[in-house]
Amino acid sequence: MQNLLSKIYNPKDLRKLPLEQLPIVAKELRNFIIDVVATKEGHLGASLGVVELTIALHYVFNTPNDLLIWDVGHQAYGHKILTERRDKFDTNRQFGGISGFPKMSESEYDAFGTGHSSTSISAALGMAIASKIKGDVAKNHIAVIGDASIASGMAFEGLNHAGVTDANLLIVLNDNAMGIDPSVGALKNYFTNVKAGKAVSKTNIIKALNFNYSGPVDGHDLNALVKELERLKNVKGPKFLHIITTKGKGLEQAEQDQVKYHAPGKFDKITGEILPKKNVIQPPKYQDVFGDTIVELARKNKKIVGITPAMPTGSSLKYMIEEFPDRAFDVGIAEQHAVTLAAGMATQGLIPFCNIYSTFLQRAYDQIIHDVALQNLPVVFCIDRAGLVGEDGATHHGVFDIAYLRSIPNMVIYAPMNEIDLRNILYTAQLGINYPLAIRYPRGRGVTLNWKKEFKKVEIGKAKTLFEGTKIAVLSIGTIGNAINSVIAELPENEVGHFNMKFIKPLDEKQLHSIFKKYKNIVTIEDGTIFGGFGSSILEFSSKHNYKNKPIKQLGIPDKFIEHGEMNELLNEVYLSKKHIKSVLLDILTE
Ligand SMILES: Cc1ncc(C[n+]2csc(CCOP(=O)(O)OP(=O)(O)O)c2C)c(N)n1
Ligand SMILES: CC(=O)[C@@H](O)[C@H](O)COP(=O)(O)O
Ligand SMILES: [Mg+2]
Repeated sequence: MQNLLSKIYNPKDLRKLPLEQLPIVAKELRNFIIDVVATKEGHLGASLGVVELTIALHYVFNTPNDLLIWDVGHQAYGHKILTERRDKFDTNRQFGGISGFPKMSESEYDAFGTGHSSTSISAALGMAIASKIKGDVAKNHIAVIGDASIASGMAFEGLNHAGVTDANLLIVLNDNAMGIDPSVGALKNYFTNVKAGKAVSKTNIIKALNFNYSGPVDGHDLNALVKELERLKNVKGPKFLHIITTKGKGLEQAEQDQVKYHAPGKFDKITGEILPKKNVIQPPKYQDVFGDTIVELARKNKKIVGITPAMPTGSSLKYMIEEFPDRAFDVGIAEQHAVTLAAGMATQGLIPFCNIYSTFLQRAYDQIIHDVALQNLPVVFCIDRAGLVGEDGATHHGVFDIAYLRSIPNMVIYAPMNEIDLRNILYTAQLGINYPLAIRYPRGRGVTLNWKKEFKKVEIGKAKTLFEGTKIAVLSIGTIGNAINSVIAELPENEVGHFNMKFIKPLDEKQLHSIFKKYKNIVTIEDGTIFGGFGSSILEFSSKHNYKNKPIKQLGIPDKFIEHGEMNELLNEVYLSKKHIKSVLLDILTE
């Protein structure tokens, strides 16, 4: 065992090694990633697939002076380990530890922060143009982008611009024919044909866009990669290198089951087997309540269609795709398209359930306003991963959706408190609505074992009194209401009332008037941003109706980006833990 990796603090050390030793570094780097991710969890398959590319890029280019951008960034573990973070890598994604994604504030080697896909080409082009303006003509600018991410509109906007510049830009397409799930779409078919060498020389899309195209190159062949990158380093203008890799390379199970090993959780580093979870019956994941219920409803209602932008497994829309392949669509990483596609379907009388993670829906904001809400189209937005999401951190927390949706006219916004609420609102949506409806629910599991009850229609805009009290009215929305219930159970009896407002918009004004007339103190609690969120809507209500001397205390996500960590650590950090909620309520009771 040579143990070369331990001698590499940063790429300067790597560059001192002879080319023949790089495969040894690759082996050690791969083992290092497997060792740590096996116990600390995280994104595995993507990083294993780019081990050789990572080494070759840092070997050939003069990072950090040359600027290297990792699209999405979930494949950058090898990059982090080779760039001064090997000793910290066991803190990856943990509270207070390094981020699971590249982050400018973390390292000078992270030229641009990523997490959401398809930004790398625009960012690298921006840097390349800046270098030209500054007269730094020798600087290289490299974007590494996956085959699923390059199919996104934003990546194409970057290609379209780059092709008419003389920017010193290298785009490396890491083609493994996979996103999280298998890649989809005509572009995927095109790349498959390129790889098979089928009649593409005359019609190469990338060449047609004015790039100096090379490839496909075996992305696990270090000699070939280094040779080609050395050549491209001396080619001026926009360049495009197409490499072929295997997601999960080097761990048999990860190569075989690439979807599961995208982010497998804990696994045995020797056998590669995913460690079994405790054998206890648990409530379902909210994503599965959605996935299961939409299939149940679609069996009876032929107007239902489902849409996911590249998250069929994560959203559980895959159940509908499996049973109704003609009515459920994975459209690739294309949130904007997904929303306007849903709008188009809605104009023709279909009932589209457009399932997008809260954080990724941010990308389709104009489509929500301009294509859906302005035309008052009945699109059902199923907004998964709403609220804090844990270890993915600041790029992925779904904490803005309440604030960014609440200001849009026509929009109805609902947050189920449990699985049964989620089922019932999905049922209600397909009975027929004449407005856009947003349903937001969190990552992870619910609270109910016996959740497949008979459907009940939800009354739009109606809150639910969970229990009355005498001194404080707690107004909550969504699943955080369950934690609040258990906190109130520990407080003096009958003093704190709890109202599950259910609808962020429209508010149940009748219920609010009766609450404001009865209670002296109001506390709002939500898992979204305090600024512009649900609590703000209660303040607006209070101000509009001139309720005086009613202190309203708002609990929610403060005005800062929340980093990564376990959910309980993050809830503590934002003062939304049960302990903190209890102390806020006790303080008011003892005032
Ligand atoms: C805008 C956006 N939508 C969805 C995602 C979720 N997501 C993360 S990785 C990924 C697949 C990326 O595939 P590819 O670019 O081919 O990289 P690979 O994992 O194959 O290396 C998806 C859909 C995201 N990060 N950003
Ligand atoms: C990198 C990325 O964006 C996804 O892999 C994301 O981490 C998935 O999140 P979930 O684990 O919540 O599905
Ligand atoms: Mg891919």
